Amino acid sequence: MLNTVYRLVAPRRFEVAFNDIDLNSDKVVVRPTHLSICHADQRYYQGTRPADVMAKKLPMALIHEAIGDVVYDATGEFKPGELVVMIPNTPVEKDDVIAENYLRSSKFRASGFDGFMQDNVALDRDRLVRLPQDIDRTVAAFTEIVSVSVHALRRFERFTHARKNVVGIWGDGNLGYITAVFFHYMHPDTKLVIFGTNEDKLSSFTFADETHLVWEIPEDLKVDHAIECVGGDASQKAIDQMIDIIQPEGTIALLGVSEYAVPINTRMVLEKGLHLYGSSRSGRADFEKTVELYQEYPEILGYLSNIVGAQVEVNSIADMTKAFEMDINKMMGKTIMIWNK
Ligand SMILES: NC(=O)C1=CN([C@@H]2O[C@H](COP(=O)(O)OP(=O)(O)OC[C@H]3O[C@@H](n4cnc5c(N)ncnc54)[C@H](OP(=O)(O)O)[C@@H]3O)[C@@H](O)[C@H]2O)C=CC1
Ligand SMILES: O=C(CO)[C@H](O)[C@H](O)COP(=O)(O)O
Ligand SMILES: [Zn+2]
Repeated sequence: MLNTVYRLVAPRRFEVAFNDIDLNSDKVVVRPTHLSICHADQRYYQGTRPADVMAKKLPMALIHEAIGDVVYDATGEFKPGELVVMIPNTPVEKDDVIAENYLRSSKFRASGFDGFMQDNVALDRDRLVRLPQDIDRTVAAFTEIVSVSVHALRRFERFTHARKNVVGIWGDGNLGYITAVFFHYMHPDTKLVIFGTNEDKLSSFTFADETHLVWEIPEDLKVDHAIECVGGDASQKAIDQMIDIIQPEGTIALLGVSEYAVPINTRMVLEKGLHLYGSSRSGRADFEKTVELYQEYPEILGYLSNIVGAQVEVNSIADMTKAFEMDINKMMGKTIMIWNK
């Protein structure tokens, strides 16, 4: 089947390309309906990654946060019209120790191979998880970043000691908000403190026990564990502050993406015996757990709807550009492309 792919060929320039989808293969064909823009997409769209990386990655369809309707499955396992979330991580091998999203051989959509900005996407069947037909699609569109938070919190369970009286999350943006919502449900008895830089954004964390502007933190406030959801140039200050505030033997989860190495106060990491661990992307099990939590706590979808930002009807390349440009200038929230392609 002839298929249209919308690839970024240079910063701020999308072009149409075509590929062929083999309907006799074992893959499932999905028509994307709702796509959500991530910081990672913007780094390519704006060309802010190093020139050699840009040259290696482009041309490439962007977007790794998307849902869609099944169009065709030769085996009949998936029925046309079923709503699914598409998993961008695509492993080529299995490992008993290393999770699929950490295997160096795994591919990741919109980071080395075509993302979901296509008329149709052909995926291996284990790269789909069914969603309830009545789910709010503008929220379900960013289930991938939600699965990243769920993945990080599952690692939090594995790597932290028993004392979880106070946990701090740094970052009052999308990832911080999503991680905080799920933390609140997964650890209702832990005091949850949010650290950010914007009063309005912090005010949306209504379920947190405390929120603080990072320049107004009470002297005596300590946390047992910390989760960093900042990234970029700002992450150094955030990590520094976490190391200062955390109790000895605490864990620090690093989720923010920084293009360049971030200096860390290793002397204090040693003195306090801290455990730092990275958490990136997610795998099938995290998506399944996310959909399970959506159904166990439906009110979570209500909280997540607070970060639905602009919804852009996309019927042309000009609309795609408009969505990305609006996303750059957004105050907060996730920009959703309603994909009418
Ligand atoms: N690990 C993974 O798999 C994933 C990682 N990410 C990464 O996570 C990072 C955050 O993503 P996202 O939430 O979408 O981005 P946002 O910009 O929405 O959130 C970052 C927030 O951190 C705030 N901030 C800045 N400095 C500090 C500070 N010192 N302490 C606390 N908060 C601070 C920013 O405020 P202000 O805007 O005022 O600067 C902003 O509100 C990005 O680097 C992104 O690439 C995203 C998805 C998945
Ligand atoms: O956003 C993310 C996952 O949701 C990751 O940060 C993103 O995939 C990193 O990719 P790249 O190395 O291409 O920046
Ligand atoms: Zn992302």
